[in-house]
Amino acid sequence: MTLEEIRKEIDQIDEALLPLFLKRMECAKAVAVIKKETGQPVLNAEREQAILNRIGSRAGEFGGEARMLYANMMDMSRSLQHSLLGSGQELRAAIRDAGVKPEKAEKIACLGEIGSYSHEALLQLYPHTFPLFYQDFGGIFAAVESGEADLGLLPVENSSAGSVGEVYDLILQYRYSIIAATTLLVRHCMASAKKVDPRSIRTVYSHPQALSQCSVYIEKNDLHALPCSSTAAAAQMIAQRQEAGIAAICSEHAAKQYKLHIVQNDIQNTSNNRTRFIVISRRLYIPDGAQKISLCFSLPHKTGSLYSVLARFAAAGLNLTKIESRPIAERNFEYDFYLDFTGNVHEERTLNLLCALNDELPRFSFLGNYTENE
Ligand SMILES: O=C(O)C(=O)C[C@]1(C(=O)O)C=C[C@@H](O)C=C1
Repeated sequence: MTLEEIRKEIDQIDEALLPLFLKRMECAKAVAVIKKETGQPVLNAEREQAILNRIGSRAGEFGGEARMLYANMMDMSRSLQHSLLGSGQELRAAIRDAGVKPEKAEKIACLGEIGSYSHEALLQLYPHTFPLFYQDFGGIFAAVESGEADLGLLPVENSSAGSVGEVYDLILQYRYSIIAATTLLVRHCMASAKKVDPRSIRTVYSHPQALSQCSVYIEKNDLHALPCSSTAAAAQMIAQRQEAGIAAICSEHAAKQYKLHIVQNDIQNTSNNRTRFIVISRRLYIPDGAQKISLCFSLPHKTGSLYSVLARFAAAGLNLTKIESRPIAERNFEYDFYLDFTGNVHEERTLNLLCALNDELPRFSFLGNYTENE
């Protein structure tokens, strides 16, 4: 057979498959009516397993592929049934009743001290707010929990260092709502107490993350690098000591705050050094024009279970922007998944998908739908 002839045959097969697929979806619709009348859940895992086993064993060398195809079809029929049955009433109500923004956002918890990058991100989002500073991420969540802070701001990811695992663990533990996000361009400078030639600096102090983000400059200039609890703490210490030959690696903002002189600007290894921050709240708020959705869930230890969830996003035309997996401490190699994707929950298809996943997946939480300053 020539290529054209084979393709012609493929077209004929596809034509023949389509009405059968549509007929199968109609059956799924009909089942939904019965499930509604009899109060049965959408998912019938036993029935699905029986179908997959039968198909898999009959498909010979393509057993795996056939199982995948049928598993996909059953995902689609479940999605259809969930939207017909209006699954996830509680989640629908929570989304419907969410406010647009907090009535009170006066005290916001963040990491470090005045002049820290978190402080800078906070000012970017809430210029007229009162920052409450904490020395660790757990303290920020605890402050939001106790009501000491109205909201909390946390770094979640850096373009060169990657995700902040500890923050994701806390997000999964507390499951507070995410109500905003922003990205800060992180530019480090070398700042000293007096205006000096950069070549006179022999020792630099900073947070280990900042030191590693400036490793090329440090090595090239043969500098002695010493760690500090934060970039702002380094700036404060340099201002207090007023010594020659030492400098802080910090933000321009921190240098100004502690009245230091910038001896060298932009010393980070990459010009595109960005950190992403989120804002957490105990209550759910969904601002107008929200374009980012976050959620988390865990998955049974089963072949293809993550694939099957991701296929549902693809079928709904949704674009995933982040996926993170974190081990569940009390279980052996079982994972919680955290997902970000572009979308708005007031879009019917998106809401239907969230409600379907809410019904089907263990430990599912919708975390929020918010705007993101890039
Ligand atoms: O048999 C059912 O209960 C159906 O809803 C149909 C179907 C399928 O597509 O085959 C869909 C969802 C269930 O989890 C099991 C099977």
